[in-house]
Amino acid sequence: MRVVAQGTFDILHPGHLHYFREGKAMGEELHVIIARGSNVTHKDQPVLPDRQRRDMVGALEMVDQAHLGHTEDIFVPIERIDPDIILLGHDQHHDESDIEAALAERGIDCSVERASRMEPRYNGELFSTGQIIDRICTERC
Ligand SMILES: Cc1cc2nc3c(=O)[nH]c(=O)nc-3n(C[C@H](O)[C@H](O)[C@H](O)COP(=O)(O)O)c2cc1C
Ligand SMILES: Nc1ncnc2c1ncn2[C@@H]1O[C@H](COP(=O)(O)OP(=O)(O)OP(=O)(O)O)[C@@H](O)[C@H]1O
Repeated sequence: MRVVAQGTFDILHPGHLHYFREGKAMGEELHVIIARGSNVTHKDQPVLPDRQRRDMVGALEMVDQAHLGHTEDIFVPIERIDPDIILLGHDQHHDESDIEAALAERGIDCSVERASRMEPRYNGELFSTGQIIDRICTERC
């Protein structure tokens, strides 16, 4: 089974590791698609360049391959990877049924599932790139 996870992954944190571990446990191969900075429009643009984010995710032991996302069509990397499961992040804005419909239209046989959320375990632990950046600005700038 080949599983795909996707996201921005600007500054890595334990929530990302939880998402990747869950994806890897669902199959044998975990592929991660790194969103292009130009496509991150629903929140602040990533601080780090696309390739740096790809290289950091690709170095993790549970990730078999990290791929730069396509700039225009998010289904191009999916067609190339040909996964059995697309694992959406717990808070990703994408709708399961919209993705399933787009996959069916393209003849891609793949299920869409939703990952669980990991809660912070101790005081001060942060599971959000945006919140890490905010803390840096508050405490260091
Ligand atoms: C199945 C799937 C494939 C995706 N492929 C790409 C892609 O090729 N290029 C890209 O820039 N974003 C892609 N995305 C979108 C991002 O991964 C992501 O949802 C968004 O841009 C970043 O915000 P988020 O990490 O808060 O979800 C894909 C999303 C999904 C669900
Ligand atoms: N605490 C968490 N538990 C499980 N998955 C998480 C957690 N935090 C983030 N993820 C998942 O990691 C993926 C990538 O997250 P992304 O880098 O886009 O944003 P983020 O880390 O949530 O930060 P921000 O708050 O800035 O959006 C998303 O699919 C998200 O659901």
